[in-house]
Amino acid sequence: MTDKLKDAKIVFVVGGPGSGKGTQCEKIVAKYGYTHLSSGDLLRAEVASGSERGKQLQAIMQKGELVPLDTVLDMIKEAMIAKADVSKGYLIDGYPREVKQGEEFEKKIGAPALLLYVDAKAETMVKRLMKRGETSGRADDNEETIKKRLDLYYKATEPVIAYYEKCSIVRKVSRNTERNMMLQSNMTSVLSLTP
Ligand SMILES: Nc1nc2c(ncn2[C@@H]2O[C@H](COP(=O)(O)OP(=O)(O)OP(=O)(O)O)[C@@H](O)[C@H]2O)c(=O)[nH]1
Ligand SMILES: O=c1ccn([C@@H]2O[C@H](COP(=O)(O)OP(=O)(O)O)[C@@H](O)[C@H]2O)c(=O)[nH]1
Ligand SMILES: [Mg+2]
Repeated sequence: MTDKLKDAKIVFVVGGPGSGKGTQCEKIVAKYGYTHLSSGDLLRAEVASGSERGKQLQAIMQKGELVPLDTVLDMIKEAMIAKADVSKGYLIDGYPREVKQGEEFEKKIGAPALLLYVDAKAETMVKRLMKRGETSGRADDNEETIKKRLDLYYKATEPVIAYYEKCSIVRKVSRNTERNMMLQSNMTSVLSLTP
């Protein structure tokens, strides 16, 4: 446990590729001033830096596989500490990807107060990612890698939701329709809930 992060309010944001995790996080930041940390964005920043480690990460991400657990956890922890003095709480977007990642996070940083589950149908996710791929420049927004990311999501990440349901901290936001009402009401109850 890190002292600086001892009382940090942590919200895990979990959902399939393209479910809208990043989009929902932006809304929460605008409304509640939480610090948004996307594990995928942190990894992409490392790739963009051109470092040796970045090159290794790029190869893994291009295939839609998971990078080593310690790498991403260290990056998240570092980014959290950098914001510790100004942060009201953290949205950890795209993490944990598997139950083991959640366990390690709890050991090294702390327990989440909530898990926000961004739910969307596979068909919706694929459609959105293919569209995003037209302009995103992301090496993994292509048909083949999207399929792998989806498979891995259902196999490794969905069990994370069941795992945290046991301690009743899961709140679901459905992104299968264009209605925003669900988001608003869910979000208010989610973020006003004390740990
Ligand atoms: N129509 C529609 N599109 C959305 C919605 N939410 C997100 N999108 C779009 O779907 C795409 C994926 O959204 P992101 O917020 O990037 O999804 P993500 O879950 O962060 O995806 P990854 O970064 O791949 O993990 C983007 O192009 C968004 O603009 C929504 O509620 N409705
Ligand atoms: O904790 C993480 C987060 C991301 N990734 C890698 O980064 C990619 C993109 O992740 P992001 O969350 O940006 O997108 P998603 O796959 O959810 O669409 C994934 O496919 C993985 O290769 C990873 O290995 N561990
Ligand atoms: Mg994202």
